[in-house]
Amino acid sequence: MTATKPFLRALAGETITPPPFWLMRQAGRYLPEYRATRTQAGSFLDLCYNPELAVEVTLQPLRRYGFDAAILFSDILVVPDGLGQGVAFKEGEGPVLTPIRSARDLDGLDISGLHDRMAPVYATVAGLSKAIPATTALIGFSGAPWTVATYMIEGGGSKDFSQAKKLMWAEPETFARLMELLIEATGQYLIRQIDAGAEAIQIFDTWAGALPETEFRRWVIEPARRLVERIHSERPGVPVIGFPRGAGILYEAYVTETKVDGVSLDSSVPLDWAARVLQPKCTVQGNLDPILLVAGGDALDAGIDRVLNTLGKGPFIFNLGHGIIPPTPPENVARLAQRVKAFKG
Ligand SMILES: Cc1c2[nH]c(c1CCC(=O)O)Cc1[nH]c(c(CCC(=O)O)c1C)Cc1[nH]c(c(CCC(=O)O)c1C)Cc1[nH]c(c(C)c1CCC(=O)O)C2
Repeated sequence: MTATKPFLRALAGETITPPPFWLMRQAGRYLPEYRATRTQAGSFLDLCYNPELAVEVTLQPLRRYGFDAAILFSDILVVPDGLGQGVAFKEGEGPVLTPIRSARDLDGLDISGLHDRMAPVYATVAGLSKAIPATTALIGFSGAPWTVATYMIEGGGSKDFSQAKKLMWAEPETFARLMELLIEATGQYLIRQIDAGAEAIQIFDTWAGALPETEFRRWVIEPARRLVERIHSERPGVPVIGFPRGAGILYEAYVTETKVDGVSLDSSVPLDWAARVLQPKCTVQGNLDPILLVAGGDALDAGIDRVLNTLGKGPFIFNLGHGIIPPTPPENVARLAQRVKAFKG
């Protein structure tokens, strides 16, 4: 079937003016209605596993800003939770996990309970596919194996990924076993999201830029290539967007070798280079600095225009270079929405 939703048409390679747009972390704490629903849900994970409330928070930013895509409300760390690693989100601290540091720790993880634990996530996708407007596309997502592995090994966020890298280099067999488990679990999880109604997939490799080239090729590009290949062969027609944040010039190899349909650019990627080198190979998405949405005013307008004018001449989806942060004034997001929709090419 030929895509009719602007977001899906852009991912199929069409140039659309004005471009479709959505924003990473479009649902979240910058919205008062999100904070209210979040309080009602209890913990953040309770919200992720409550289909009715997860559908509601997914829809909240669509009502305000008319985005062309809805992204499933969940988190990349539900996968380790579903594999049996304890995951908690502590207020003001972020995620806390029982670290995986050895082959024995890894023995405690198990894929067999994954889909039962993820059932509410699939129910959220199914609910959303009925609830979103007819021209809005539904994005399912996961973390990429490397990024999810960093949280699993470190036991939470990290500045230098020293534990994850130490395991990768000092215990390569254990690390490879963890990555294989994540590649398989992530593949199954994404296929289930598609079967529940997700029309496109985004794979978030937030910490891709922390790896040297050799390891980037092996643990960022290769797992993404396998996931894209699996989705394309098992569920043909469902496009995949990759987000190898911080990849620098390796963005080019990532695009060529993984065969992603779209690539999400972080804010450091030079726009002219992206237009010349990446855009002929696949649809590009991005890359406004999310802090411009906090700053607002003329700087915000100029930043939006630069992205539109440079990438808007080819297959393009407007987005940020990373997620919206909590101090963002909602009126600045409205200003962005208005400006993107007014773009005439
Ligand atoms: C690394 C990562 C995570 N989660 C995610 C990533 C990859 C993208 C990125 O780099 O931002 C992805 C993610 N997390 C969330 C979404 C929902 C969909 C959307 O984009 O609107 C998505 C796609 C909700 C969330 N995920 C989280 C929140 C805030 C939780 C709350 O309500 O208290 C939301 C709305 C929590 C989270 N989740 C994660 C961390 C480190 C934190 C704590 C930091 C923080 O609080 O912002 C892990």
